[in-house]
Amino acid sequence: MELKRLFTDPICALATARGVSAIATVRCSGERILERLLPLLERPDKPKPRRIYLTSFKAKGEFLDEILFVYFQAPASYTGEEMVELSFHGNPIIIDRAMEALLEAGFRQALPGEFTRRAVLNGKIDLPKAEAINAMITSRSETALDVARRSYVEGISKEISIFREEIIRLLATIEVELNYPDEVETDYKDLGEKLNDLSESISAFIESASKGLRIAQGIKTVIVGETNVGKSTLLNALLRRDRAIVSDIPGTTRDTIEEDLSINGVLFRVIDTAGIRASNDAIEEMGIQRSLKAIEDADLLILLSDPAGDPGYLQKIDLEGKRVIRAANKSDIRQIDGAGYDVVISARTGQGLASLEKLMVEKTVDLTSIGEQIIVSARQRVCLQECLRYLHQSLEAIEERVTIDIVSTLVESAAKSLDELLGRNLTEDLLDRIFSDFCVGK
Ligand SMILES: Nc1nc2c(c(=O)[nH]1)N(C=O)[C@@H](CNc1ccc(C(=O)N[C@@H](CCC(=O)O)C(=O)O)cc1)CN2
Ligand SMILES: Nc1nc2c(ncn2[C@@H]2O[C@H](COP(=O)(O)OP(=O)(O)OP(=O)(O)O)[C@@H](O)[C@H]2O)c(=O)[nH]1
Repeated sequence: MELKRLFTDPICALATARGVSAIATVRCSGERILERLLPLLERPDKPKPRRIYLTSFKAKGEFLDEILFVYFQAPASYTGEEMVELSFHGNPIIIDRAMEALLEAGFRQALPGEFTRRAVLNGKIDLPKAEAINAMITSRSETALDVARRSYVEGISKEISIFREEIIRLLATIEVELNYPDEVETDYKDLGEKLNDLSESISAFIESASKGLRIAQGIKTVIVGETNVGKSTLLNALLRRDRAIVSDIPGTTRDTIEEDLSINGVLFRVIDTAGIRASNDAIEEMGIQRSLKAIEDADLLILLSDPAGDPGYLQKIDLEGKRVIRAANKSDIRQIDGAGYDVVISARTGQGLASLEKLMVEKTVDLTSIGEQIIVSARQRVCLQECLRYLHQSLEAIEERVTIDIVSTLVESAAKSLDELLGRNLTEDLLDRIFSDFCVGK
């Protein structure tokens, strides 16, 4: 395989976070790397695989650090290549010198995700598993980590492969017709039914699996309201720090501000919007347009009002099918009649904030309960949606009695979308796109 030969040169990278730490581990991988490394070490001459050795690491022929050293013999390693791990004392200056010595010994700095990329190319793990590994590392909440861990342990490849096989089976029947047009009469009705069933299964899979993606990205929670009702103050209160500018000048927030907030292990992506009102200011108007867009995309809206104010504009927002929490603010300065509100708060004093957080979790439980299926990357969802689109197109083609060769091409494209998801037919371009998101050293 051409791709494989391109990627066997010696690479190295710091695998632990950069900074002062107890220990810092550098990983190396590639063909015959041991012979490059041994001259840098005091001992041993012939390390046994997967043993930990205490030894010295030399840079420019001089003692640099006392380290632990592990050798993995190919193909029994994470990447499937010969690998070595060197654990130094966690000082970035030591790591810089060590890396310099490794570069002199013929290694190059690994690209982001390059170790995992090699693991995929060497057949150690498949592409969805590589994405699950990255999701495990980057999960920003407990539930997101649960989703990632499930996809890591159970994987989605099996389920996707079953869909793919069904498509291939359909394709086979179509091809019989293509090859023997005179002998076989295509049963369009049967083909249509099968395609329809398959589309429905895939559609249901996308629906339920998309939950995982939403959990990972955070529940989009948009704070909406008139100017000056205290939206930015509420964002700061939820985050427990001063993120957004608060002032008594209406129209202070000009653009949407997004921050992560974890409540009971659930990740919310909280978005503070520009207050909505009629405005003559072009920039404020752009902010208001962004607010409206954020509202459209929201999973949850917190409609914040100051009961002393005029809720006029809020009434213009289309709340059809939206999860909404109506919150009345500024309870510290006036008596608020709770009727018509889900919660009464003071963003300034924090009064009622815990009830609001509880409501946020309750209103979105249906989004955060993890279903049977799992999915970890937007890429995977795009592939599934593409597959579905081709299946729908082939159904239309059948209804319009288009020639069978066109149906065949469409069904084949549906299968190819799943191949892309599974990482069969890997291209360098696809690998570049996926692994550029990874950490260096992973
Ligand atoms: N020090 C260290 N910790 C680590 C890793 C690592 O590479 N080094 N990992 C990685 O990032 C994770 C563990 N995952 C790993 C997965 C496979 C292999 C490995 O050597 N696989 C071989 C042997 C399998 C076996 O003995 O059962 C193989 O697949 O052939 C190593 C680590 C998390 N912690
Ligand atoms: N007393 C009291 N004042 C508050 C409370 N929340 C916000 N305020 C004040 O109300 C004013 C407006 O607050 P902001 O948080 O900037 O309001 P906003 O809704 O983000 O305003 P715009 O950016 O103009 O849309 C500021 O003077 C805040 O200090 C509250 O709970 N109690």
